[in-house]
Order: sequence, then C-alpha cells, then structure tokens
Amino acid sequence: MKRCLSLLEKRIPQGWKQLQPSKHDNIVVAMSSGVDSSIAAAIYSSFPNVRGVYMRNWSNKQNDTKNCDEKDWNDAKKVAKYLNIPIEMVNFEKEYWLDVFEPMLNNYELGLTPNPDILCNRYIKFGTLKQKLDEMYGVDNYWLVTGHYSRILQECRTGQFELLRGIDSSKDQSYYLSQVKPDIMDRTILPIGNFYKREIRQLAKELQLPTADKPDSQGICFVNNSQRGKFKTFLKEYLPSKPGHIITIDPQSGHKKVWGEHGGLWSYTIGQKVGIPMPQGDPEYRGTWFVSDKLRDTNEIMIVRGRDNPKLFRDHVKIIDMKWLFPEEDLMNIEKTLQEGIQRGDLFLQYRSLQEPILVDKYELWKSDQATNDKNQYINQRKNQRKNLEFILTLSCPQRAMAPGQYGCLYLKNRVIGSGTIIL
Ligand SMILES: Nc1ncnc2c1ncn2[C@@H]1O[C@H](COP(=O)(O)OP(=O)(O)OP(=O)(O)O)[C@@H](O)[C@H]1O
Repeated sequence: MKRCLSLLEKRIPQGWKQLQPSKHDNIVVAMSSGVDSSIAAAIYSSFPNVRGVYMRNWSNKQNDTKNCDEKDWNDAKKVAKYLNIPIEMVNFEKEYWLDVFEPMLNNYELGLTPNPDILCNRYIKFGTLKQKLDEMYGVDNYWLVTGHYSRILQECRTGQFELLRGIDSSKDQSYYLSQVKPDIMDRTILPIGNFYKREIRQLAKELQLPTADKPDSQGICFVNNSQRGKFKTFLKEYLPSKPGHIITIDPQSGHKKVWGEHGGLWSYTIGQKVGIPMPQGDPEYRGTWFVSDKLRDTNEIMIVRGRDNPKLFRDHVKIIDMKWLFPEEDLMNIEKTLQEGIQRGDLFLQYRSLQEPILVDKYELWKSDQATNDKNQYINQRKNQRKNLEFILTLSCPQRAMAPGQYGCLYLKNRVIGSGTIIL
C-alpha cells in the first residue's frame, strides 16, 4: 500500500498539500464494508495505531431476528481481519433517527425534497462519530479517514483546508459533504478522492480483499438493497396519508380543475410524470402531464402538460440558511468571493449530486427580513454575520424541476464553498 500512498502524493495538484499521519498517530477509518472504505483502510493498515469503526445507524428487526445491516457488519469485520486491524461497531441509531430520519420525514410531509445523505454526513459521520472520537482520543488527537470520492487538501498559499471534488467526476461525492462543519477539515483524510473507481476495484482485486467484488451501494444509506426503486413504498410506512387534489390551473382564466387524488404531497416529486388518466381525445389535454408545483396551503399538486413545459424550468433560485466552508468571515467577504467568482466565470451551482455544474451569472442579496432597502445599510446590519444569508442566484441556463428543500451547493471551480436550502 506504500505504492498507493506515493501515487496519491503524485496526484496532489501543485500548490496543494495532503497532510498525512505520522507513524504513531491515531487513525480511525470509517469502514462501511464497501470496496472504497476497505481500500482506505488498506492504505493505512501498516500504521500501528489504526482501527476501523463501523456505524450501525439503522436496524430493522420487526420481521426478522437479524439486523438488516448484519451482512455489512460481518463484511467489515472480514476486511479488518484480513488487513489485521481492530474494528468496533458503534450504535448511532438514536442519533440517526433524530437528526436525519425524522427531519427527512417532516420535510417530505411538507412537500419538500430533502437529502438525508447530506444530513447523515453533517450530523452522523462528521458529527456524532467525531464527538465520540473526540471523547475517546481527545480533540485533534486522531485522524478520521473515510472512503468518500472527494478531497480535503490544504492550500499552500493560505494554509486553509478546502473541500474539493474527487478526481473521478463520475463518482464525485463532494455535494454530499457540502454541509459538514469546517472544523473537521484539518483532521479528515479522504484518500479515495485521489483515485478513479476502476483503480480502486483493481487494487481491491490485486489485494484480494474479501469485499473486492461487493457491488456499490447507492443513494440513501438506510434503504437496503431489496428496497431500491421502492422508496415511495418505504416512505408510506412512516408517513400518514393526507389525500388532496391533483389539479390544473388555466393560466389565462385562473380556473382550477381537479383531475385526480394524491396520497400526500410527499407522494410526488416536482418534474415527475403523473400517472392519472387525462382525456387523450381532447387536444387541450392530450399528452403527458408532469408535476409543476405543490401547493402546501391547499394540499394540492399542480400539473402541466409536456416534459419541456416552461413552467418546469427556472433560471434563478433562492437559497437560504447557507452553511459556509469558509473560515470565519463576514458578509462582505462572502459577497466579494461570490462576485469575483462570477467575474472569473467559475462560480457554479449544483442542486443534485453528479449533475453538470451550472454557471452562475449573477447573485443578489434577498432582503426579506429587514426593513431597509438600502443595500449598504443592510450590509452594515449583517456585517460579522455569516448565518442566514439569503440570496437569489441567476443561472446561465434554465434548469428543469428544481424543488424546494433540495440543497443548493456552490462551487468555485472544483472547490465547495458552501451549501444552503433551496426555497425557489
Ligand atoms: N455504516 C458505516 N460505518 C462506517 N462508515 C461508513 C458507514 N457508511 C458509510 N461510511 C463511510 O462513509 C463513506 C461514504 O459512504 P457511502 O455511503 O458512499 O459508502 P458505501 O458506498 O456504503 O461504501 P464504500 O464507500 O466504502 O464503498 C464510506 O466510504 C465510509 O468511509
């Protein structure tokens, strides 16, 4: 694995540094049993004070005597044994339920589109786990290593740690990490972001790791493989049915027409094709219909005709509750960073993982919660505040089916600067 470390070293771009542990440092590898975190563990397995940690975030014993993650835990133990490193399980089911699962359910109920993977990284992997490790080893007395396809590197010029995309753009997970707290950055190592997935698979085969051929897990970590593609059925077990109307509103007359029923605002996603019969003989209604809006006040879902209906597209987006990956900075500095990014043409937005980044043309502070219309006065009010900055971004290209509740993540080129919640 020395080969891996030296290859990693060669791939660090000029002007950047990847800090590495000294020989006797404490190193904790978050091992999910997947091939990526197995290789991350293999890379550091020759260090004397390395150990694996497996998080049990979810169990499902209702119909079964075994936990649904039993196989993953056994695989993680097999890999640790093979690499000759200790491993332990930590149980974060309660924390996961409270910080990730319940907020997700609440948001779905409100008709929003939440992202539990982002919450899991913020509150569990780099929240509860970090707290536990702080208690075990002492703050800053250990390195946390994960198998994410992303990089945390130190910029030589500024000495700051930055979250960067992984080099394999088809696997990049930086979007999912965009809400982690900046204080994790200087002690976290993401070695896998310096490799391509095919290289990781190849390495796992060469090393004959027990999980070399294990298929990649996808998406939400608590929905197990047998439930993939049936997420709505899964949600139904936890969310009350709240039937409402599926409607059209005539843009000219404003006349509302009811076409069917939905089981709750959460049961459809913005942009999704609706499976209700529309009168195909009538030229006004012939064709395929898609969800364009969820009306929370009236519990109605609005539909429009055609996948490319202009009502499904937006060239601007409103973002609130930004979490920045900047060190302590005030609004002026944030504004300066955004402005310079726009001038250079390298400020991008993503509202989904693995999406083609969208060039941002313009930003505007959104002055919803203060009396003044004077921008300078507003800036003075907000000076030294980093929280709750709200703004509207104008995008270079209209986007289809952006949905409230999604996270909007801002990048300067390939560096994450923060993310917030889209409210449209
Ligand atoms: N249950 C878990 N226990 C410990 N670490 C985990 C767990 N789930 C995820 N992680 C850590 O977070 C990283 C990214 O999570 P993700 O869900 O993408 O991983 P995965 O696809 O399950 O497995 P892998 O990335 O190891 O192939 C993992 O590489 C691992 O370091």
